[in-house]
Amino acid sequence: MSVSARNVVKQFGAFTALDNVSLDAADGEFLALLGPSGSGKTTLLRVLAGLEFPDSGSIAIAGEDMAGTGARDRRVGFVFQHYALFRHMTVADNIGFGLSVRPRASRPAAAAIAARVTELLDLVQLSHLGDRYPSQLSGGQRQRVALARALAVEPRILLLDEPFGALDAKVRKDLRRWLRDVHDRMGLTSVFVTHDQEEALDLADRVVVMNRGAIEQIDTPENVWNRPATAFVCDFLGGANRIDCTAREGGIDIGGVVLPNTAPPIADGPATGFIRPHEFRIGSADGPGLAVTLRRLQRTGAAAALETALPDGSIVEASIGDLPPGLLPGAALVLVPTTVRAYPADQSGSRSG
Ligand SMILES: Nc1ncnc2c1ncn2[C@@H]1O[C@H](COP(=O)(O)OP(=O)(O)OP(=O)(O)O)[C@@H](O)[C@H]1O
Repeated sequence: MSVSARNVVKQFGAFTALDNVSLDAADGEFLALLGPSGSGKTTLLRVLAGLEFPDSGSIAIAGEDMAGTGARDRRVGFVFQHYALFRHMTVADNIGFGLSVRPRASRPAAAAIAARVTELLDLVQLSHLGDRYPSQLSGGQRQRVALARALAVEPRILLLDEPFGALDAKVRKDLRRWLRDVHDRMGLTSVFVTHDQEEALDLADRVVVMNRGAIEQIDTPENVWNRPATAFVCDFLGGANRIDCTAREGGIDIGGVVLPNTAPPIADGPATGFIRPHEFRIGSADGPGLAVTLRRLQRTGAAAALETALPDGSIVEASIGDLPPGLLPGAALVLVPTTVRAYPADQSGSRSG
């Protein structure tokens, strides 16, 4: 089922949490809402679910306007960061809960509920744990139960709010692959909130980058990464260094190195360049580039991680594959950028969150 938001505005008192937000998730699509804390991701998810109503604008599911339809009747499954499982119920009873509390007319027979629970336990790979209580499960297992419970009522849309936020990195990674697999196999339409860019880029068909209640870009993971539409997106993704530079005759001059701009073209003048750590090489001592002082060096990964400082003290992080041996903190280096995305200096905002 498709889901869409059209010009949605949501205010809490004088504060605008959603500022004219529009998006479409196509039937079967997996969207990730990505943005810093407070950017409006959860509010948008709650508006889609019918847990909040917009002040203006509209929500449609499968093309049908949802203005008069509350959360119960939207047939959306919701999974939160903190698994809201019932502690006094077994895993199986938790999963069957949504079906067993349906009005008598639409409630399946006990045997049908049990069969559905068995099917879902199997789907979330917890068949052997149906009789346990939530306190006897690991965090990852609990989130799988929460997902099974959300799926029990056969939702048309699955909404997930940082469902793996409280889990450690390895479990998180396994679970997100597994979630994507469940999404594909069941033909769901899913909207997933995260502030973790790696998670969003890894999981989603398209990523919705949010900032201060508005959408900065909706695009494929490849495009938000390689073709960020705004300075904010560029800054938020990829841990880029922000470096003052100058736009001149179609090129970008950074410390005497002139490169083509890989962001949309800008007018000549002062600019802010974004350069990711791996987009540097080491230049010759008296050649063009950024003259920096090495502050810290870590050689444990595939590439060496360098923390360096410009003469004004601002930090530049670089990741260099073939770093010469024998470098020590305090050494003078020249970093030569190999790629730059530059935006007009006055539009480059600051990193929030
Ligand atoms: N019920 C509410 N009353 C007042 N302000 C609210 C309410 N709910 C959210 N807000 C405010 O709206 C803004 C957006 O909140 P929201 O939870 O949507 O952000 P988020 O992007 O999901 O952040 P996080 O990643 O921290 O969960 C925040 O500034 C928050 O304080």
